[in-house]
Amino acid sequence: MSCINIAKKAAARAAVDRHVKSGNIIGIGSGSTVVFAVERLAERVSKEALKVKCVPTSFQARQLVIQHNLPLTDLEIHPELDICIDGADEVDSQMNLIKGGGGCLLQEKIVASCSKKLVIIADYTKDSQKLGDQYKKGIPIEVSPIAFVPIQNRIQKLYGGKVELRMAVNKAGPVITDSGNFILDWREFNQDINWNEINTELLLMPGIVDTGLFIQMASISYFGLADGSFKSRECL
Ligand SMILES: O=C(CO)[C@H](O)[C@H](O)COP(=O)(O)O
Repeated sequence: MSCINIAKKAAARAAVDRHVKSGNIIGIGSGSTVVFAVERLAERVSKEALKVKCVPTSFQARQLVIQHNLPLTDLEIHPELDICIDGADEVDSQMNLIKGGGGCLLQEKIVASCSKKLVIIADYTKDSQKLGDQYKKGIPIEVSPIAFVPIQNRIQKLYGGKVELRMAVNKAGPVITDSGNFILDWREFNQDINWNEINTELLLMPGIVDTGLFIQMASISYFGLADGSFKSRECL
């Protein structure tokens, strides 16, 4: 296993072992690190006869839950969750996050906002001082397809940087999210941005459905290290 995967697995196992209890309704995030969390959850459910129900945050998460024979539910049946376990593209010293590298930011943010606790699992490369220090692919912004050009122009004019439409691999055209929207990736922005203010301003622009900025939402982050150990950071 690569160092990165060893780290992802360590973070995922720590989160599942420390935070999941029988009876929990659990939000299942998206991405490659979450795969290790679902594997560990399935292991605990089978060994300890834990009773849990899972709310997926994406098509990928739903498939993972089904493949591991974990009980599936949704926000209609369980609008309040005990915990959500999810990955991140970057976590800053204040526990603000960039998410949406996998394009699932909207459903991830909805499920996280319904959870008493958002537990982040990530490898050591995601740990940063300031948002934008580590993750060079930019801030993902989910937009209504008809609005992508006006939004691109507006963000570049107001805040600078480059805003690009995320294109699909192996398909001629843009990435379409699980909710039928497009993703813009905003890069090369000024690093001294007040992310809370910018996020609020972006969310007021008609056409922006949500942003990959998760400001003060996470309760604790686990960062897996290359030797299989982990460190954690809690929200103060
Ligand atoms: O936000 C996400 C998907 O929208 C993922 O959680 C994020 O991209 C991290 O992914 P990975 O665990 O593969 O590094």
